[in-house]
Amino acid sequence: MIEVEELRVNRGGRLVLDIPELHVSPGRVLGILGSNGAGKSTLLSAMAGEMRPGEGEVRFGGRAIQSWRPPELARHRAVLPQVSPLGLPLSVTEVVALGRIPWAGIEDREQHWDAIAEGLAVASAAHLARRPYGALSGGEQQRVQLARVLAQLHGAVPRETALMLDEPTASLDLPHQHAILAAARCRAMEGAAVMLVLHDVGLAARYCDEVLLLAQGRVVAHGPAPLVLTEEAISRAYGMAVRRLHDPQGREVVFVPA
Ligand SMILES: Nc1ncnc2c1ncn2[C@@H]1O[C@H](COP(=O)(O)OP(=O)(O)OP(=O)(O)O)[C@@H](O)[C@H]1O
Repeated sequence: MIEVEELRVNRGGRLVLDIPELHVSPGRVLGILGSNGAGKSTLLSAMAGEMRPGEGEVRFGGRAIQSWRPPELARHRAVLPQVSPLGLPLSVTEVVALGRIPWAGIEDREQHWDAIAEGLAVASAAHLARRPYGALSGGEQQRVQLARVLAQLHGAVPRETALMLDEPTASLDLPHQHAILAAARCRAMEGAAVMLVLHDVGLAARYCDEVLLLAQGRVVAHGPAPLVLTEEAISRAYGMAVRRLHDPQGREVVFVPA
């Protein structure tokens, strides 16, 4: 679905990302983890085709991502940015409807409203539909942005889509963190390639099939989540000695300072 080769990104005259190779397959959830400034958002942006890297290539669905026409790309991959500033006095429904702009002229009225209703329901935001977006709390706004992103992919063939979420749980309470990540996993079960930038290592252990661990723009470890989320790799990536605690089944994992 998405392939990255020899990707290098320079920002402010500095190499901030150097990824020799990365593949994200349909139906898989990739967690991208690492310390502040490690290059996680830059990688997501490059994989989304939002920026042209200095060197290397990103292929989406077998084609160079830069060769996709923007509306066509937007019907296949949706991105939740880390911050979603909105300077317009829109209602929640209007914000979610922004996700349907790439479908203008293709969808009928029923599909349009189905997509919005489904996005709002999955993001637990249906009860907010008539509220002004600007009057919502940070976590409520985050869920509405998620609804917009989910609505954007409604109607696409799941195996041809990618869902890219940059810190989707950042302002969410505990139940909503799990609800949103479970929804992302559901999309993967339907066939989508899912990428999650996360800071919570425990959530990554629970919801991601694979983890890419970055430090200073370089790969510290990449592979199946249980193999990557080790004390040694986490300590190296974050520059802090940690100890791994887990439940008897080894499913729930938490890292604490050693
Ligand atoms: N426009 C820019 N000009 C110069 N440097 C930049 C620019 N944008 C990002 N950078 C630098 O690129 C590096 C990677 O940034 P990026 O936002 O990808 O990090 P991140 O891993 O997502 O961090 P965080 O966890 O804090 O969100 C950082 O060192 C950042 O300062």
